[in-house]
Amino acid sequence: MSTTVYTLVDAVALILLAYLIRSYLAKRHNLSNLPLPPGPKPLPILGNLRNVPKAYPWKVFKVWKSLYGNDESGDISSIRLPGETIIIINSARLAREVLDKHGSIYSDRPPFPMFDLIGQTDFNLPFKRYGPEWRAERKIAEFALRPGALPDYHGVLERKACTLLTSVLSQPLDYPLHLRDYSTGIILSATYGYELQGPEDHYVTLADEIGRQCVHMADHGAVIVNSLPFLKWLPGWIPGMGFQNLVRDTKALVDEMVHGPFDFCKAEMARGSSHPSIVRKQLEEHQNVATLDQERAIRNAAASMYTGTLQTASSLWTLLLVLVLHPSIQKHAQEEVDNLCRRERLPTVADRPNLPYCEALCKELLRWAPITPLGVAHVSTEDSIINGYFIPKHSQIIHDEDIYNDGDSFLPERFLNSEGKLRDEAYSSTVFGYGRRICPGRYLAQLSIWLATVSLLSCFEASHAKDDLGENIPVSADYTDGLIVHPVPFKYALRPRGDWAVRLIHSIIDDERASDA
Ligand code: HEM
Repeated sequence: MSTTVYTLVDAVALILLAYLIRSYLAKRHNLSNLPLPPGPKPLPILGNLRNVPKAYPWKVFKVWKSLYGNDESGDISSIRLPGETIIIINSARLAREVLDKHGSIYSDRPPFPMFDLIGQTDFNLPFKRYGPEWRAERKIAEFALRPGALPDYHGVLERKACTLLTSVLSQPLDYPLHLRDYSTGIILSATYGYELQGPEDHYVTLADEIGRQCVHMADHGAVIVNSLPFLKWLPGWIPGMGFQNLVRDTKALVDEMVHGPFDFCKAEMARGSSHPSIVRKQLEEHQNVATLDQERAIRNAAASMYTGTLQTASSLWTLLLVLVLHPSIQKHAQEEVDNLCRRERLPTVADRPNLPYCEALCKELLRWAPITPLGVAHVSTEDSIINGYFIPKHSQIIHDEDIYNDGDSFLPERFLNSEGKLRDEAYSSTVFGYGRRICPGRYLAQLSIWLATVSLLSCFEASHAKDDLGENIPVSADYTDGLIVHPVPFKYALRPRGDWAVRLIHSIIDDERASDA
């Protein structure tokens, strides 16, 4: 009797399995009968290897949009490389439709073998594969950086904005370095309760050094590991594998980045002298029950925030470029700040709703010169269809868009209505990415950029540097290439707007000294 039942159950299970396999294959067959999105003609085996842009890929993708575009399908193109398909979505509307609404299948990341080598993919959220570890760490970052948590950081932001002004006053030509200190200083203080130990702080230069080492590694051939991942197992003494030594050094720096400030925070907590911070709050919440996994998740989420500082500094570098190139925009923004603060005080976070032109200027900064022009690729975890095209599982989906009329012009007004108020629209641009992977630091980033912008505008005047004949030195408005870009260094002048501005900045220094005493 029981044998009959088993046989029956086995038979039903087999039929069910056969049915599932058949419908999977049929689905796959039906889907893969659809064409891939249009794109340059691939060669056998090599695919579109020769079409992959070597520099500034987003410029090439714009050309493809016009080449392969007809109506709806102009929003999407593709290239095929050995073993992978890359889908380029050229419209913000379609990117939102796909990546925001179907996050369950478009939220993985591609492998980053070179980053594996130096331990970046172990901890750094933007490069982590979609899965439980990413989810746990993302939850911590999202919670710490949600809009409701921002007031916790207002004090830090306003202090760092004052430091930025005093630094620019004393060394205006080191503006890019001051931006780096401003953005990293905010994150280190908010995340770990760590205060920079003067200029050239160890943890600020550490982040810089890692960036430099990565470029160095790429120059020494480590990027080849992205195409031939097995090379990472070969020892450094084999000819051509010399980059392994650089890898070892960079990995040590990355380890320090992940553990150094975290251990600092824990040590301060143990001494009872820690400042309020994201890490302290998280550790306190898990006190007594923090497992090693939880502690690791907190450490990784915190280190991911630490690495998110470059972008903020880059936007503020664009600010200087824009102010030099567009004196009328600078004047308009300064008038708005002066009307509110009467040249008697510095703007504070509380002033944000009352400075709409400055807010629009900051939105335009992010739109006009996106810091991560192609974002970070999302990877599909299932076969799917977009706009009637087949998107194979494991495709890399990148996004490049231009949703604005006259997109090359710098026009803060595009974000304002006819009454000069901010237009009521969701965050206009897509600079912060999409769906489940959208940048969790976006609210803090926008507030940091806004506060630095209004503080600088209230006290300084930016203009062209002059040559020996008193003529303006031209500014090119070129950008570097890469995952995160910034303006190519240019000559500028940055002066206090008058004696009153110098007095205002000195009065902050005096206030700070008095509160320290
Ligand atoms: C102007 C400044 C910034 C820009 C333009 C920016 C942009 C981006 C973009 C495009 C992504 C990828 C989104 C996607 O895959 O769809 C991202 C991810 C991320 N950003 Fe930002 N970011 C900025 C500042 C920050 C700051 C200040 C922090 C931390 C405090 C931060 C933390 C992160 C993290 C942790 C991720 C990874 C998210 C994930 O993969 O789940 N970012 N950011």
